[in-house]
Amino acid sequence: MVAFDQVNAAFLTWLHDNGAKVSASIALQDYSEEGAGRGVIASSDIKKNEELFSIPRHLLLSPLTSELSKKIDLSSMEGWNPLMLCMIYEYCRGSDSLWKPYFDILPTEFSTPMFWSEEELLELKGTGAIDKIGKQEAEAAFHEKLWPVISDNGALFTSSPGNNSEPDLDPKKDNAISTFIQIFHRMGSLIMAYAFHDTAPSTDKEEGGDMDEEMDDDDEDEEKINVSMVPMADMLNHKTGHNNARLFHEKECLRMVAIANIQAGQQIYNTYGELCNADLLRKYGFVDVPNPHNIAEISGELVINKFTQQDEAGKDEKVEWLLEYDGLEEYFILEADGEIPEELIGCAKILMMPLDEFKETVVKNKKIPNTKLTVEVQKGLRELLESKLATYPSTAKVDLNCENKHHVS
Ligand SMILES: C[S@@+](CC[C@H](N)C(=O)[O-])C[C@H]1O[C@@H](n2cnc3c(N)ncnc32)[C@H](O)[C@@H]1O
Repeated sequence: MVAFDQVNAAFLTWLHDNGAKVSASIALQDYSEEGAGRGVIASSDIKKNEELFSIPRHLLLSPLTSELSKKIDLSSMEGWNPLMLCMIYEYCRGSDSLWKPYFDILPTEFSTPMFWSEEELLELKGTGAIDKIGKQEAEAAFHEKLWPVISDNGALFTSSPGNNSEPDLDPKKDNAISTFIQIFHRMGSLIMAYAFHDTAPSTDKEEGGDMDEEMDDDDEDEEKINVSMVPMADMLNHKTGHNNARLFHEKECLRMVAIANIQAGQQIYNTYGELCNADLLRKYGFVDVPNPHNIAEISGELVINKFTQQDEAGKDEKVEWLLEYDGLEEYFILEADGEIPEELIGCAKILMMPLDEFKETVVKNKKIPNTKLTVEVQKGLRELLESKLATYPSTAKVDLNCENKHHVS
């Protein structure tokens, strides 16, 4: 607890000393008992539109502010790579880095599936999260794009004695690569769960304020948007439907403002976007229950297998046609309202159709059949959903009971 308070105090002093303004009506709070780490609480009543804090742009950690950009040309690097290198560089500098008190408040461990054991990952069977973890792809990118830069510029990524960083960081040492991969995973997890899309300073524009609503590697839009770490703004947790603060990206600073009256003692939440639990888990390592944005993903492959298992005739022809006419998705999405998507009905109808009829009607008319549910299609879709359900190792009811028991104990 002492360490927790000390780190908070050092971080808040650092913010203050570097020109940030933090309202006296908010405080950092320990929500670790709820499994949510740090968060921000209203320490007295806050009115809608009140400013909670403002962070001057020079405190954002990004390739625009890190000294590394002056030492290495990062301009040709893509996606998160420039920010990743800047974070690794600043981290290696320890107390020589402006951002040392900020690194001290950021977590070193994460609960995202990226760090789960094989056995734990079995719990995700059936969900869309399991195919999207991307650990191997991330490590391949590290070896191909980042490690060559780090090892070619070893002196920049070497900790000096007494600078209070992790000891002995030196890319030239034996086995250094495994240490740097760990640092890479830590920085990648921080970017994934903490970074913001910052709009260009000159636009003085309010950006939905969301912590990175679709913060995916391939999302970054040329120069206009910078992926940036925003100290303090990233201390706010998320709870679906309880968002009461919003980040405004202004020319000189980023300002967090209350978008509702907030009573003393209430938690202050930013929104990370309208995310289903699979995405919340994959990016942030937690789920929301209930979550109206939840979805079930039915893979196109499952649909094809289900509807062609009795009669394979024309399977390839139909699949080819469906692909050409956008009738087959990689995943069909079922939302929380339980409506069957029209695309899925159309696809099922075609796959169930006798080959002659398919050629006579669909191919001839170049049209997906109407999406009215017939009894036969309804039955087929029901069986499809049952086979999808069978891919989950447990039901939501069982999971929720486990969770409740866990809270009680
Ligand atoms: C932007 S940070 C928020 C600050 C963070 N709680 C901390 O201690 O540094 C995002 C991380 O906070 C945690 N988090 C946010 N909202 C949460 C919630 N409703 N339940 C559990 N964890 C949450 C998750 O670990 C997530 O990856």
